[in-house]
Amino acid sequence: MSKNLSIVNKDLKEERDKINFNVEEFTNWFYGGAEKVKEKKYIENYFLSDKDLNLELDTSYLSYKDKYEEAVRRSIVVYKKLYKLHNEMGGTHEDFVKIMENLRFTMGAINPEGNPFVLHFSMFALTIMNMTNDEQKAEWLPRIFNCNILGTYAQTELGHGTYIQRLETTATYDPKTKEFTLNSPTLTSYKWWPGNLGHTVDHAIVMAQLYSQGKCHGIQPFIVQLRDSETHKPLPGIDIGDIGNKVGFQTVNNGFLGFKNVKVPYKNMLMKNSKLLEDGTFIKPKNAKLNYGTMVIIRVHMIIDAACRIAKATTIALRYSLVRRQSPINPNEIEPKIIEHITQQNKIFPGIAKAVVFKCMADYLTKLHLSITQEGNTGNLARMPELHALSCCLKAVCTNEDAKTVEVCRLSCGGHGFLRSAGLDDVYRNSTAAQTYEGENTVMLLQAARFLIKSFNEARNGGSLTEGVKYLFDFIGRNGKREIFDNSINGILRAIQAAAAGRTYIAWKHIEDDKRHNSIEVATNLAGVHLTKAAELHGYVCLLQVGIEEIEKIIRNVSPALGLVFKNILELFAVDLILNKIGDVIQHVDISNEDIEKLEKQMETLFKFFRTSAIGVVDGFDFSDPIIDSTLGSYDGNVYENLINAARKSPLNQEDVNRTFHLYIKPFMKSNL
Ligand SMILES: CCCCCCCCCCCCCCCCCCCC(=O)SCCNC(=O)CCNC(=O)[C@H](O)C(C)(C)COP(=O)(O)OP(=O)(O)OC[C@H]1O[C@@H](n2cnc3c(N)ncnc32)[C@H](O)[C@@H]1OP(=O)(O)O
Ligand SMILES: Cc1cc2nc3c(=O)[nH]c(=O)nc-3n(C[C@H](O)[C@H](O)[C@H](O)COP(=O)(O)OP(=O)(O)OC[C@H]3O[C@@H](n4cnc5c(N)ncnc54)[C@H](O)[C@@H]3O)c2cc1C
Repeated sequence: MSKNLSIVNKDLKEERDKINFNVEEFTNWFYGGAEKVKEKKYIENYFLSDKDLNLELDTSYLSYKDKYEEAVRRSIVVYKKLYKLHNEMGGTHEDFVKIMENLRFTMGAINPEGNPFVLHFSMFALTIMNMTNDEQKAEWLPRIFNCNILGTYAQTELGHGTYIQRLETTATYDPKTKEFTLNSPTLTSYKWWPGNLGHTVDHAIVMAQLYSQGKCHGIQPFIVQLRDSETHKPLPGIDIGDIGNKVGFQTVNNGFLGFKNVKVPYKNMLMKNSKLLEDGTFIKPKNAKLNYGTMVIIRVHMIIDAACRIAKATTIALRYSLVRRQSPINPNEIEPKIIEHITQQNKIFPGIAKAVVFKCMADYLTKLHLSITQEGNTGNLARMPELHALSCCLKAVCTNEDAKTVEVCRLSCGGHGFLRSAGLDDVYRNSTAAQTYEGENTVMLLQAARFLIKSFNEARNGGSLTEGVKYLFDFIGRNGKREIFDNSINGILRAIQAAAAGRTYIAWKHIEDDKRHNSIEVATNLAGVHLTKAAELHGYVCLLQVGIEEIEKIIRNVSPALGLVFKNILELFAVDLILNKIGDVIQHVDISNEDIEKLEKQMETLFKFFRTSAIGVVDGFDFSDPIIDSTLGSYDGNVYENLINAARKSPLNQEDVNRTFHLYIKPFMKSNL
């Protein structure tokens, strides 16, 4: 790919010349301030400029095994540098987190098919940080931070990923030896999926059913050593390996794991929440779901990941659409940039708006998570269900939108979008993986719906509601009357709220009706489709509500020119949303055909305004060329040169005649059949 930034494609240059706001100001907002942007650029360059990484090698052409080995090699180059940089920066925990957060995105360019150590630096470390008592922290954290041990989070089994209460791995405590014995009693109890487990790590947090004093006390986390520290051979009783080729994540080294009478010392059960006394007495935690805490943290983190994948995909799609010319709109005119086709704008512009609104949501949710965690640390767990419902809901809505948007971006690049060098396939594979991991999205929506139905019952009984679901009161207050539509941002919000509340009511009524003949559980299952729709609509309510609040604040703090761009983005998001959800809206809102036509016209006007800002916004996402890693989306826009250069690197093009010609093709052609 061309790296010469000075020779920018003239069509792209022309677009940039027309930008009427300060792109840097947008970048500063996106990354949380000028200082953070500086830091990001420094860290990115610090790692990506390292020749030892050998980023020239296109790993997509390697075999499965070679890809894994190269990913391990590159990761070690990175982690060695990480510790060097960490020392240079001062060596505090905050410095470490700062580097890790920036590395998350840089790592995508280094190991495009996934990081074979990601679980060590995320779920493994976070679980030990958050679920251990003080002695355990002192014992394990230094070893984890120094990478003397490497770990993963082993929860999912062959038979169960969603319904974790039914995990089958057992940990049976013997007070005489002060040990647990871990067993995988069935094939379906084998751990299956944990990232980095196959051949990379030597430790794991293992979620297992705790048996003590003859009773089962539910799933609890244990730190278990899996491989010998010197030889890396599996320890006695451990059956471990890689689960094989997947749709994506090829270098994450997802693994399987079985236990046969594996002994684990007493001190290795994580004891911050549940406790087991040495005599085997079990002490329940304040809330049994505290052991699910790491999943909640990661779901919160996944919102910014979704925003960034959309930002990357739309950057590629838009830059390409500004240099690709095809199909005259007026027969006698020159072929326009394909972005001039309004359908192309419809494919890309709403995606850009989603990246911005998801970023607002990620910031909001991160703050909420922090404040609810702080409350939790003082023993107040009252808001845990709210955080759980919200993080499940948004994890599902944002990753579903993410996968859809990335695919639309690929389609918007026509044939070239199907090339690996376009850079959209790994983004898509990561998006679609995120729809499943950390809680399958339908299941996540159903969790959020439980909260909605509870809140609906609370509202009907005149109880109190958390801020985010107060709109249910408005629905109940209307007493069956429809919300009257008004075409303003807040009018759109009220319409989506009415649709969400209306769908919640339909689901609630469905359950109430079915309850007469069925158990509540069966009735809830039968209402499942309505419940997921209600939760999805609730997710959009949250996104729009937070989008409005955050963007109003942003507009007060940025230059008027950038403020107008944010206003445009918010309206784009809102109008696109209501038009896409019009079926749900019509059911519960008094909205006329004229109103809908007005919204459609409004969308066209919004496109017109956004047409000049769009390139500034995607440039403002500030993905450098090595991070964007796309023939279609590089900053210089020299798409055709990039494409031919990438094609020439195909292993098949390294010789004029492939040996299969002499081996098979020629004899076949000469055989006269
Ligand atoms: C060194 C430090 C550096 C820091 C840097 C940080 C960087 C972060 C990087 C992030 C990068 C991310 C990359 C990571 C890659 C990850 C790879 C993927 C990993 C995985 O997939 S791990 C496995 C994930 N598995 C799941 O998500 C399983 C899904 N299932 C569930 O969560 C539960 O089973 C489910 C569905 C919630 C049901 O649980 P169950 O116990 O059966 O519950 P019930 O149905 O009986 O009851 C529901 C009831 O419980 C409440 N509830 C449930 N969960 C919670 C919770 N977490 N908190 C609070 N309350 C909860 C729920 O509200 C219901 O309440 P009711 O009142 O309605 O009864
Ligand atoms: C790329 C990737 C990485 C992963 N990394 C890890 C890891 O590091 N550690 C780890 O422990 N796990 C990991 N997992 C496992 C992951 O968390 C689970 O696959 C996920 O939680 C879904 O569970 P499942 O596979 O059991 O799906 P299932 O629950 O079997 O889902 C199958 C279908 O059943 C439906 N379904 C299931 N239950 C319900 C319900 N209650 N109501 C309605 N429908 C339902 C689902 O909606 C879905 O359509 C990873 C998975 C992937 C794909």
